[in-house]
Amino acid sequence: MKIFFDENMPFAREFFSELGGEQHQLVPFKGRELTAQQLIDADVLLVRSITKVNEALLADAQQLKFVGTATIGVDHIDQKYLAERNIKFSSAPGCNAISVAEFVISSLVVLAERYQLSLSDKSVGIVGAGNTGSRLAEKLNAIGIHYKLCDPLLADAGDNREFVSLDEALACDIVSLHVPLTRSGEHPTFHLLDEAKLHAFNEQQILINACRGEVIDNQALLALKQQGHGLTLVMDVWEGEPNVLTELIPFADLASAHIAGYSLEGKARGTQMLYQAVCQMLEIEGNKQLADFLPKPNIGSVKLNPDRKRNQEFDEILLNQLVKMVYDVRRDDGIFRQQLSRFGFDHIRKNYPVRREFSSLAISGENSSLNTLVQLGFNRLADNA
Ligand SMILES: NC(=O)C1=CN([C@@H]2O[C@H](COP(=O)(O)OP(=O)(O)OC[C@H]3O[C@@H](n4cnc5c(N)ncnc54)[C@H](O)[C@@H]3O)[C@@H](O)[C@H]2O)C=CC1
Ligand SMILES: O=C(O)C(=O)[C@H](O)COP(=O)(O)O
Repeated sequence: MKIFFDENMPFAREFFSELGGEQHQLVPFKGRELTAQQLIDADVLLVRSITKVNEALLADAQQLKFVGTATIGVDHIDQKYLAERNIKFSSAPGCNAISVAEFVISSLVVLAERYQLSLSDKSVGIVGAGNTGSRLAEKLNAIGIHYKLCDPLLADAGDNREFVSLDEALACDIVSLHVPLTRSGEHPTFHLLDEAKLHAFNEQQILINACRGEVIDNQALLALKQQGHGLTLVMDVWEGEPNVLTELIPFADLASAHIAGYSLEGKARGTQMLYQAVCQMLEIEGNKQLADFLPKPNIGSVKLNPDRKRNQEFDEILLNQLVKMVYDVRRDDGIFRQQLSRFGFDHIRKNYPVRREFSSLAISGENSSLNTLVQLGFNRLADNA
């Protein structure tokens, strides 16, 4: 088989070079440069979000049996066309949900420190309560931050969690967007935050977009900020990537190059999920595990000292220290501001430094915050380790 894979897909060679005892030809490609001509003899195509998979790309790929995207979002795939051609399709739902949730937690920790906010008295409106929204809700719950969920589709489908209207979610102190990009249906998300919705934000609110740039009307957001509105912005995704509205960047408190989902674990899980899907298509057993390939983190474990006061409230300073030890979002903000004009959006993403998830750090010690930190996602160091 000839397997084409995006060069920005970690562990693709480890997972795909040998399947069911057979060697396969692996062809890496650059996500934005793939042509229909290259795919003439492709059997399997594995993409990331920057490759538009449609009739124009696949018309000549007559032996193509499988298309996979190692991403959560599927707005770059013409699934109807794939179904018409009887080409199997698989995405990687949930692969980087923890990574996105940890991006949001790191952003909140950094903003709390920068503006001397106490997170425990803030409310978070989570718009979109699927994989990423739910992981974020779990983490907020762990550290005692109140949240409200807005997801009319899940509410209609009978999900028994409590849901609020979009306006109620948008009225929370912090608003975090976790919807797919959709342009049709009953609840389209293209420009969900349009000029009117943006004007309804007050000066103290924080708005986080780590889903798709087009969910916010970026021109309207720029106009609002140019009028001097104090809304605090965390922008990981931008309308029209890779060509972002650069005038908006100085108005963002934290700005990054669509990397919220780029933990090593998150990206690698995407590859692993496609490996499982290809094995299923070939009716062979997929027994390679991610744990076989993931490297050890730089810092493996930390021992917490006993806290001075017993039964105190959850320690926000300790949270700040541990979260930033594993992932400090200011690193990505710095890279974005320094490198965007020199190297471009895609270069930053392609050369993303290794980032690990909270679970890569094992913690121990007689500290009253230990259980909360474990619920947040840190690993508990086994007693005999
Ligand atoms: N910045 C990044 O690196 C990443 C961005 N994403 C983006 O985040 C999106 C969400 O990811 P997941 O949570 O994993 O997807 P998901 O499909 O598990 O959940 C999305 C949820 O949004 C809900 N939804 C759809 N339209 C809505 C609307 N108008 N209002 C409120 N809720 C609505 C859906 O019912 C669904 O429950 C992805 O589609 C992708 O575009 C995902 C991963 C990484
Ligand atoms: O999974 C998604 O959806 C995302 O937004 C990914 O983080 C996109 O990463 P790339 O496929 O653009 O590398």
